[in-house]
Order: sequence, then C-alpha cells, then structure tokens
Amino acid sequence: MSDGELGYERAKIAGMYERLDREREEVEGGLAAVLRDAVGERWPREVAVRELTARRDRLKAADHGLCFGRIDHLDGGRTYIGRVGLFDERYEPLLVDWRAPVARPFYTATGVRREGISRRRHFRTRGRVVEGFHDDELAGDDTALLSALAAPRSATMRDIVATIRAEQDEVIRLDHRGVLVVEGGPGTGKTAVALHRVAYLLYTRRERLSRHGVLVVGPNVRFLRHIGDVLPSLGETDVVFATPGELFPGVRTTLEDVPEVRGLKGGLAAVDVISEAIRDRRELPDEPIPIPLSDVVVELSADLVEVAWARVGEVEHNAGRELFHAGLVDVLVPLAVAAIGEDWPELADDVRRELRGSVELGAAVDALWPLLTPQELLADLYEGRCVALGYPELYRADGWAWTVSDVPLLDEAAEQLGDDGSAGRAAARERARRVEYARGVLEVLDTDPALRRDTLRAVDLVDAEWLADRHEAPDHRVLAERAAADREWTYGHVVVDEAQELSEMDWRVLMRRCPNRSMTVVGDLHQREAEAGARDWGARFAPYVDDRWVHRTLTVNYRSTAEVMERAGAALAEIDPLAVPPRSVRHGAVPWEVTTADPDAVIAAARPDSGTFAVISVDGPLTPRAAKGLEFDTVVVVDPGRMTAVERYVALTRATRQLGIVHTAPALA
Ligand SMILES: Nc1ncnc2c1ncn2[C@@H]1O[C@H](COP(=O)(O)OP(=O)(O)OP(=O)(O)O)[C@@H](O)[C@H]1O
Repeated sequence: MSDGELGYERAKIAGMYERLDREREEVEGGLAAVLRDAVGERWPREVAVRELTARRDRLKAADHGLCFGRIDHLDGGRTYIGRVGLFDERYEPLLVDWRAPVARPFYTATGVRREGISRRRHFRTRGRVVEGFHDDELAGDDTALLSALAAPRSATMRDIVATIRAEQDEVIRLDHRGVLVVEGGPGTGKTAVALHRVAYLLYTRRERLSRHGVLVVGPNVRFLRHIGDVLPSLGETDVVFATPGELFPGVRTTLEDVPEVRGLKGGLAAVDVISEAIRDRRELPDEPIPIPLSDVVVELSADLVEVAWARVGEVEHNAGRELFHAGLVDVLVPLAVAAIGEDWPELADDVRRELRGSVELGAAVDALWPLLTPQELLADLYEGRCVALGYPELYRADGWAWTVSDVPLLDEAAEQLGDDGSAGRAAARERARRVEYARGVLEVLDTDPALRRDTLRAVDLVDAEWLADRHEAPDHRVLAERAAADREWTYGHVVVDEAQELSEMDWRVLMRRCPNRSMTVVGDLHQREAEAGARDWGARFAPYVDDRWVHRTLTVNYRSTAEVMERAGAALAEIDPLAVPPRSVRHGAVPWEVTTADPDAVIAAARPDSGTFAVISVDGPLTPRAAKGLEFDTVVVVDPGRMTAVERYVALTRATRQLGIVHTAPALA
C-alpha cells in the first residue's frame, strides 16, 4: 500500500462524502417542501413523505463506512462498493450499492472463479477517513497459495478468498437449501470454508438472511475470537457468534459438568427428565384448603384438585395454570351453592364471579401449580428433587451454577413450560394505550379553530396507529444484538463448527433456532471427544431431515506440513485404523522429541523469537480440548502419553511450522 495510492483513495472517498452531503441536503429540502405543500392531494403527499424520509434515513446510516470496497475488472475498469449508490453530476456511478448485481464479485469471486475481476480491495476507515486498505490478488495459481501458507499466522484467522481451492470452492457455493455436512481432517479448511460460505449466502440469499441473520456456533470463546475477523473483512455484520454455552439468553457459561453428567444431560432421555420435573411441581394439598366466600367457606380437597388437573389436558405448564384455575372454579361452584343451601337464579353466577376473584383461590393455584421459569425449574431439580425422581447424579449444591450442558435443558424447559400469556397481553395493552393517546392528539389538532378547513391538517397526513408506532422508541440494536437476546429468534442459516462435539440435546436447540434447516455443519468424527457427541451424521440428522442432507469431504491439509502429519498418524490409526489422513501440501521441519526431567527449560528454549506459540498439555496452559480448531506457528506438546488418542491427535495437528514433543522423565532422586 503506497502513500500515493492511499492518498488517491482518500481523495476519491472524500469526493463521495461531498456527494452524500449534497444529496442529503436535497432530500431534506424536498421533504420540507412536501410538508409545506398545502394544496396537493393527501395520498401522494403521504407517499412522498414516507419515501423521502426513508431515503434520508438511508443516507444518514451510510455515513458510517460509506465505501468499504473496490473491485478491479479484468478489462481495466474499477467499481467502488458501499452502503448506498451515488452518481456524479454526469450521472456516472461514483459508488455502487453493495446489493447491485455489478457488486457481486466483491462477495463471490475466488481464485478459482474470478468472475471477471483481478483484485478485490477492502478499505479500513475510521469515521470519514480511510486509514488503509488491503488487497486480495485473485491470481488463482499455486504460488499465491504456497506463499500464503508459508506466512506466519497471527492470533486471528485471515480470510482465504484469494487462494481458495476447487474442492473448497464447490462447498462454498453448493446450492443446497438443507443441512450440508462438511467433513475433513485437521487443517483442511473446514472453518475457513464454512465462513466463506456464510459470506456467499449472505450475498446470494440476502433477502432472507438480512432479515433473519446467521448464527455461527463454535466450541469456545477463544476459537470465536480466532475466526471473528474473517466475516467482517468480507463485509458482513448480520452474524451472531456463540458458543454452545451462550445459546440461552440470560445465561453465559463456560463451566463443564463431569463427563458422566454431561452424557446424561446430552442424551434425549433428558427430555423426559424435564417433563417429569415439571409434573412433579404440580402438588396435591396435604390438608383441604379453606376458600372463604361471603356466605360460606368451601374446602379445596386433593380429590377436587385431581378433577381440575384432569380437565387441563395436554398444554404447556405455564399456559395450563389459567385452565387449572378455571377448572377449580368449576368444581367449587356446585359445592358452594349446595353449602349455601338456597337457590336463586343468579346464585351460581355470583359464586363463580367471587371464586374467580378470590385471593385465597389464587394463592392455592400458585402453590399447587406454580408459575415457573426454566431456571427455577432446573435449579430446584438439581438442588434435591432429582434424588426423589431417581436421578441422584444430577444433584449439586448450587442449582444456579449453570454448566454448558445445562443450556439445552434450559431451552427444553422453556419450550415445555411455555409462557402464561401475560407478556403478550401486556404488550397489546400498551399498544392500545399508545394508539388511544395518538388519536387524542390528532383530535386536538383537528378541532383547533385556528386551522381553517382548506389548510393541510395532521389527519390528512397520518393516522393514529402510524403516529403511535412512530413514537415508539425505535430498536437501535443491530440484528445480531436483537437475535442474540431473543430465545425465540429463528435464523436464516446456522453454521456449526466442531459439530462432532454437540449432543443430541444441543441439536434440538439448534434445530429450533433454524426451522428451515438451512445449515452448514462442519466437523471431523475422528476429533470427537465428548461422550455425547456424534458418531454418525445420519443418525444425528434423521429425526429432523430424514436422509435429505448432503455430505462433502475436504481432503487437503493446508495447516500442517507432511512431516507433522506423519507424526500425528499413529494417533489417528489408534482412533480408527482405516482412517486416511488429509494430504499436506507443504513440507517442513521434522518434529523434534525429547525426554527430560526439566520440561520447563526445554519449553523455554523452544519458544521462537517470532510467530505464534503454544504449549499443549492435559494440565494446561492450553488443554487439547481448548486447542480445538486453533493453530499456531510453533507448538510444543507435553506428555502426549497422558492424553487420550483423540486429545493426542488434536494436539499434534495444531502446528503450522514446527512441532516439538516433550516427555517428562521422573526426576532422579
Ligand atoms: N485455500 C486456502 N488458502 C490459504 N489458506 C488456507 C486455505 N484453506 C485453508 N487454509 C488455512 O488452513 C488453516 C486451517 O484451516 P481451518 O482452521 O479452516 O481448518 P479446519 O479443517 O477447520 O481444522 P480443524 O479440524 O483443526 O479445526 C487456516 O490457517 C486456513 O486459513
């Protein structure tokens, strides 16, 4: 990036901002003129006001990162790409809206399919100033690939658009609307490919995806940080990144259960455990509960409660409370009428009304059929109820200390509990109140004698509902924030990385979040550590999509050298003697291996002056589990003999350049 070129781009983009400001002034002027216009027809005026307001808001929003990219066409032409389209005075395009067809190669061209462009330029801006840019030269040959692979890695993954290979390109563009499983050994680019597929889909299916967003699920926060830079650099922001421990709004956890409990919570039997726990919260009274009415006291016995239970039928627990309440009223009315011993026509109706409003009966409903949140249900289950229900292994002293495997159970509980409808009723009441207020405002304006009949009146331009909605505080959060905070949000596409680790219960959550089943699932069954994880993709997806899922394999390793992969081969053979390791495209240093009583000294000596470095051992600092999906230029693996075969395979396949192995010898006495 030369200074001259940067200066050129700065001037170019400053010119776009000038044009943007001018256009904004024009739109503001136009809007003011329409609002002043007292003679035009009502509807055309209203349409003009709405259109100009929308255009003004769009131009305002474009201020932030107005122009973010440029593509150079093979015929020598250039196109600048940004948030809105702008023309110069001669109607030549100055900036092209990113949604226009001509902008497509910015998102979809790769080294394999250049789509008529030779270069893609990404601008980095702060406010209105261009701070710098970087280029993807779409050379499409192996020199570019090999130099990219040989370059030292940083803490975050870069995008690989410039050097994508044919088998990867096919996956990125695959036109399959359902579940796509991408499998491949370590370093085959599964993660990189899944992220580029997101960028591609965000472009080609933008209608749907810009409304619903995309969810990317990765194994841990460090991994999400590692990959988080790839998508924004491809120009996309409607994406929520989450670990499985973050999929239930309001709960964020990285705590883990012991493997035995993880297994129990991960299997489908957990669905029944939740149902049992809910049923167990519906109580029968030990003693009859007295319900005083004005003329008599009736008693609510266990038998009567059972009759009311039976009337509720199959509904979600919280929604069932209202039916239970109504059922109790039904069974108590004849009892009360009989106890009063008189009979006049309105008596039953009076008693019914009184029972409905009875504080004592309301309290009885709360005690016998309590309103429950998912958190209350599970905490109570873990803190003791689990023992009585026959699941003592679920016991923990602090029921609220959430673990990652609790998240799908909380979600399941939320589904089975449902809501009691109060939030919806409150929202409807609030909107009705706002509309009523707006109607009042309009009436005041309309009857103002100062306004003559032939001048434009407020009611000519707006109605009460429009006015009410306009004054509702707008939700300024970007899609990703709104989606992440809403348990019932459904995404247009879901990407799952390290998918072999997810349990059956995790998949239930993800399928709920993605009812259209548009998913990119990447993983490697040979790297599965979790007991409740996947052994077979078909079995995982059959309950949701039968056999209508598609499988692709990536076979080339872009991370580790042939020498590193050869050393990792024994661990793979232990996991699966028939497995074929991915083929490396590079050669490099042979891994070193030492046995020592002083591993710290060896590790200190192995630390390179530059490049990323990690020490992987079962005791940390980086465990094999936490190292999943990550990579470093130099890796030292300590005591692989203390690891399971899968942990060893994961640990030994993290290095891009140099691998060292340290075995700790017992210190001499
Ligand atoms: N076509 C490519 N050009 C340049 N680099 C590539 C290409 N494909 C993959 N890479 C690089 O190879 C490395 C490994 O990719 P990635 O992490 O996506 O692999 P993975 O299959 O997800 O591995 P793991 O199973 O270990 O998680 C990354 O640094 C990625 O940028």
